[in-house]
Amino acid sequence: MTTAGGSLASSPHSPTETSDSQAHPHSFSSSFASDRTSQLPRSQTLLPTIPVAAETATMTTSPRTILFVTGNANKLKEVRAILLSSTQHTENANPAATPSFSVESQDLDVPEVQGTTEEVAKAKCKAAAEIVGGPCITEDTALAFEALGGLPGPYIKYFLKAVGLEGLNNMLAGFPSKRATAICTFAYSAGPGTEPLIFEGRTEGKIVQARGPTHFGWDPVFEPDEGEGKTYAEMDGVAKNKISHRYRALDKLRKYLLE
Ligand SMILES: O=c1nc[nH]c2c1ncn2[C@H]1C[C@H](O)[C@@H](COP(=O)(O)OP(=O)(O)OP(=O)(O)O)O1
Ligand SMILES: [Mg+2]
Repeated sequence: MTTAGGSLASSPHSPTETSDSQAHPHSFSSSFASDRTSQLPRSQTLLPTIPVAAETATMTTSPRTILFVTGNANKLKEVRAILLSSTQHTENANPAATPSFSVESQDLDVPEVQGTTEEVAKAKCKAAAEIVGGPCITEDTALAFEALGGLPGPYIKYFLKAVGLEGLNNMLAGFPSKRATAICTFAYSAGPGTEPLIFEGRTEGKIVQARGPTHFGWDPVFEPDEGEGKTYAEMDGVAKNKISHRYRALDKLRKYLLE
């Protein structure tokens, strides 16, 4: 399965994608591009480099740069917030001694194959590493309905586009179970030709009628068990990032990169 181009400049008929791009105005400057990204075709949309915990960088070794290949501005925003808060709340009491990251991102139209969430994530990361010619991370988000044996799973983006938030509810109308699992899979490739490593995070919940702002994907219809009755969309960003599938996956990736 192939994405229909960069999500940040996607069709106005897609509320999900349109609101994603609203979260990230089209004001990206090529000055944000690294040496590596500036060598890539000009048609590729560049997202700004986001320094994480830059204030600690001067006291330690220079920050490690992670290239995050994604077309989704909301993912990038959450990754930045989670990494920043993990740095602030690290078990290490001395912030100056805390290793820091800088996250750089690039929107590439990477082929997304069919398969399990893990197969899809690995293939996407492999392809991205070939294109960028170096290390990178990618992220895949799946929403697995218990009643449907795990579907839509990694195909949630296409289901959401096709049937909308109400349609996701209607798909479960004939089933007693509304249970769903949000799954985030980060894949890290050390470079072209290397097998990507997988870091997965899961959050359990159920599918409900849409409640809350419609900024980000299926947030309004997913009520996590740990959300005190709120949907992801009704929770503030800090609360979501404490229990989210993305937080859990990124926590594993962060620990691996700091090893
Ligand atoms: O926390 C989330 N809360 C609500 N919705 C979410 C979340 N995270 C991803 N989503 C949506 C975006 C897309 O409709 C689908 C995942 O598809 P997925 O291919 O992983 O994302 P994408 O194509 O937008 O970005 P990328 O360029 O990183 O592949 O679920
Ligand atoms: Mg995608």
